[in-house]
Amino acid sequence: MKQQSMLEEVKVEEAVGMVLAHDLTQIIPGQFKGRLFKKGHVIREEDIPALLSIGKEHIYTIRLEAGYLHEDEAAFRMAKAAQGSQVELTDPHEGKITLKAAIHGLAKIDKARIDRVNALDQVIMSTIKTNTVVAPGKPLMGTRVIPLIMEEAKIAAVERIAADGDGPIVEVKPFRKLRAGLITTGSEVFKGRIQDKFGPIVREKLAALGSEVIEQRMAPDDSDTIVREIHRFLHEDRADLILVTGGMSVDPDDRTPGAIKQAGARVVSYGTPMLPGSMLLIGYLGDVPVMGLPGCVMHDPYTSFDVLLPRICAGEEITREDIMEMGYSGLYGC
Ligand SMILES: Nc1nc2c(c(=O)[nH]1)N[C@H]1C(S)=C(S)[C@@H](COP(=O)(O)OP(=O)(O)OC[C@H]3O[C@@H](n4cnc5c(N)ncnc54)[C@H](O)[C@@H]3O)O[C@H]1N2
Ligand code: MOO
Repeated sequence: MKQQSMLEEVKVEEAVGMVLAHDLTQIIPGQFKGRLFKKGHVIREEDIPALLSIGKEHIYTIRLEAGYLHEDEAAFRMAKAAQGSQVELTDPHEGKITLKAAIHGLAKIDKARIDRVNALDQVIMSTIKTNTVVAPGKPLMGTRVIPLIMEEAKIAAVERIAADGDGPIVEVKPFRKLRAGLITTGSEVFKGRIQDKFGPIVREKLAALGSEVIEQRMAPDDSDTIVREIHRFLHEDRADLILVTGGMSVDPDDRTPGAIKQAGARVVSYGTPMLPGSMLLIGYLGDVPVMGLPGCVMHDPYTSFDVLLPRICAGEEITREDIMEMGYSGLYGC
């Protein structure tokens, strides 16, 4: 097998661009004792005076043979291969680069390709979960190689995997500003027996993603009224999203799922394998999403609505498969 590198004694003036083979310590009596340069450091022109000042006229370096990369360069090539839109890279540090969100948006991370890269051994892509809402600066992925000197062939393999898919491995999708129509059902709210608690919460959740509730309309537990309000939001207000709250379970007065179907929606799923939020309905009227929101959205901080809303705001269409996949790791409470 070809030797990956060799230890070489070189004059410091000739060491620029070479890789330091071990840590170098500086001692200034009474003031400082510690590492001046770390093993693996690539020596720069400006390091020469500092090296000479600690009495080093010669140092051991590792010469990179053709076909081998320093850990920083290897990590950089991996990070570049994974980087999609609205993703920024940090500088390499100890062979690690972090990919960070450039905007507030929805992180999209391709698990299948991440798994293929991590199966290569000695190269690492460590990520957060796909479909996470991220703020600017939020770390999305760390890339690192394990040895100080890395075979280039392995990094080329990472690059081939990264190119073998639809779109990048990591990107952040921006949120669109959706105009949502909100219909609150429940005769107890409609008749003023209790005060509405759904409106403020739904408004807040939409606002947090840059969207808005254009109007909230109250409806009694009456299918025809709910259908009429859905059609008004769809045809008159041209809402981008229609949300119907309450009446989602099994009581005789729970009219919402029936009314959404009666309005002509193609129901993707009534019932979501996540707790809380299992009674949520999602469907489409043309390309306008319509959702039935169960009572728990009012009082539980994280439900199936919080999983699906960011994806809808990022312009994604929710499929039956998306719903199915929410069950695994979807148990939060209830
Ligand atoms: N036998 C079953 N019972 C329940 C089931 C089930 O599968 N089988 N599912 C439970 C789950 S999970 C949830 S979540 C709730 C779903 O509730 P609904 O969406 O049907 O909500 P409502 O019955 O309309 O109301 C529940 C509760 O909340 C009050 N409410 C409703 N809207 C408002 C509002 N806008 N402001 C303030 N308060 C509101 C309402 O008065 C009720 O007290 O069902 C479980 N049960
Ligand atoms: O839908 Mo309940 O929607 O699981 O708390």
